Amino acid sequence: MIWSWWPDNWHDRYIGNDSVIFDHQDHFFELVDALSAIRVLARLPIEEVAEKDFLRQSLDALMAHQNLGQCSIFTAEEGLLQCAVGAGVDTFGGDGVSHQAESVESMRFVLGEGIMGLAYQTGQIQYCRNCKTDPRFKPFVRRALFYGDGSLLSIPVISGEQVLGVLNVSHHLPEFFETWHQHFLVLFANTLGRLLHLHRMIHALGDEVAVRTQSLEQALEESDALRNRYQQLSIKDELTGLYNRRYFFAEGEAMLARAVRYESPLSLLLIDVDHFKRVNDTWGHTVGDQVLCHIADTLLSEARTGDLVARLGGEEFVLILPNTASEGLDMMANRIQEQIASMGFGIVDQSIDLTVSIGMTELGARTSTELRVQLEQLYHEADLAMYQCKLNGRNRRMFFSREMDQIERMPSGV
Ligand SMILES: Nc1nc2c(ncn2[C@@H]2O[C@H](COP(=O)(O)OP(=O)(O)OP(=O)(O)O)[C@@H](O)[C@H]2O)c(=O)[nH]1
Repeated sequence: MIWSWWPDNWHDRYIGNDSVIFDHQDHFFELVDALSAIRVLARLPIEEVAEKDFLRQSLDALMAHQNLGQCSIFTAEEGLLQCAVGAGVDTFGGDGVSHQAESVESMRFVLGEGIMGLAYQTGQIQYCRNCKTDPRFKPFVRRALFYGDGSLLSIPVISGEQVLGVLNVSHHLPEFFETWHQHFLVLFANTLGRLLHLHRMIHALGDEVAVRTQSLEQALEESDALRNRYQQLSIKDELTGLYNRRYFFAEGEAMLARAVRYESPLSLLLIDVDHFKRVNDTWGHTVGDQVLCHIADTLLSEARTGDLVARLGGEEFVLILPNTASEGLDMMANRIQEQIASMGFGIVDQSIDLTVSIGMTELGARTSTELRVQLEQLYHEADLAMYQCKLNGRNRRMFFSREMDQIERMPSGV
């Protein structure tokens, strides 16, 4: 579509039949200035500034290239024409009184009211040749704008069929404005209307993008939190917060690989609570759960950084201690036993006696077999040792020995 600044009926619409087409020769320099104002207007960085600043800069461009005296732009908001920006209006009228900028900013006109309201309502330029005698002119109550017998041009700021506001240009002399002023100002107001519309579209789009970006970020945060939660759930035991069986075997393999590579010692403890069924049977499952958490906390408090503490299920816990050989392992197991036995578990005014059986084994000189097999082997050995503890009366700790491999396993509850 070919777009033009000028509507088809521009001449009748804006100028009327009583006008005299401007004289190019008389106004050559003013015209050059006028075109400069439009060029500056067209180059304003509309993406970067707020609407008010854009309008202010537009008015500055107009004032800088035209000797117009007083200008303002009113925009339509909630059924009123409201002053968005004004330049020079506070000195207008020559009454010697300097009015505050606030009074300009607070000016409002009902749509259709006065010259400006008419320009807005009809979408056509309005020329008030003498504000004192023109019956259409409505003096502003505080006289900051359009005072005396000056002249006023109100030009609708249009984008397509929509009137966005009104550009007002006034002068203290009556009959001041010539036809070429009107041509130029209509062109300026039309350019302004297009840019204002564009500005609003760009910024509305920017706001929409900001809102969408924010909700997208929020959704991402939520899904991250959810993923973390599921990740935690997949590696942690929900009751005690210790690592679970799956993590134990995965991380245990990595610890084993490091120990094999650096030829450093590594030990494993398997801890089983003695007669835990009785706790449940006597105090109920909720207390049983609390006891399991209490034991988990005790194990964590005894473990060093780098140790792996996990709950394999039921009342069975496991620890992998890197850089620890049999002597250190025994000291650790002893500490755990003493801690659990001495503390017991307090409930109301009673204490539940707790003991544990601990099976122990170490990596020793083994270095070659497949890691998973090796970890399962270590676990198997500790389990056999722990079983021996149970056979031997519980509340004890034992190292794995080759002979244990020969003993046939009895059903639990021995
Ligand atoms: N409260 C609670 N009890 C559990 C949980 N997991 C397993 N148990 C119970 O733990 C008990 C384990 O009993 P057993 O395997 O017979 O072992 P025990 O009573 O500790 O006897 P020994 O190991 O031979 O000393 C069972 O009663 C299970 O129901 C749990 O998450 N919470």
